[in-house]
Amino acid sequence: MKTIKIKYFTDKIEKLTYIEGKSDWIDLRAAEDADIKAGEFKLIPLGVAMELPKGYEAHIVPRSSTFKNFGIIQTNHQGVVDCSYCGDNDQWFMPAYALRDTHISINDRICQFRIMENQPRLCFEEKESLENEDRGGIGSTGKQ
Ligand SMILES: O=c1ccn([C@H]2C[C@H](O)[C@@H](COP(=O)(O)OP(=O)(O)OP(=O)(O)O)O2)c(=O)[nH]1
Repeated sequence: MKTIKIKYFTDKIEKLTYIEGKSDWIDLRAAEDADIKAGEFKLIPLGVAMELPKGYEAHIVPRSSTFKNFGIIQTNHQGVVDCSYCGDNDQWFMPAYALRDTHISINDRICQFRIMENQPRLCFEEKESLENEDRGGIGSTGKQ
């Protein structure tokens, strides 16, 4: 079990909870009401800042129902929250683009997150040839 220090920016959203036995992703809630017109972009505050465990980052993605319910897509497709994003004002946001006029109410569950261990440190070794067979290009699997 890992403990995460969390700061809430409003008492109008429910506290984050881990729903036992369903999924290990944790839903995040809009921290303010938002009216977004079709074609508009908005950073929607999620009302929380956290100190992630050392060596971990968080990944934020939309819920499967987010587009159906609110007509928004997450413009970065997957948000990455770095461990260093842990100051008192480092509030989490969802960057959202509306495909229709929409209303999001404070406390609506609009996205979800999980934490992941950081990858090992990488270095790059430049080569003229990788000395492997080509795989055949994107979309070539199963084709003659
Ligand atoms: O969906 C997201 C993505 C990022 N963040 C926060 C946490 C993250 O640590 C910080 C910076 O994100 P990122 O590194 O992806 O953005 P950048 O455009 O490279 O900005 P920076 O120069 O701050 O690194 O913004 C969010 O709240 N939501």
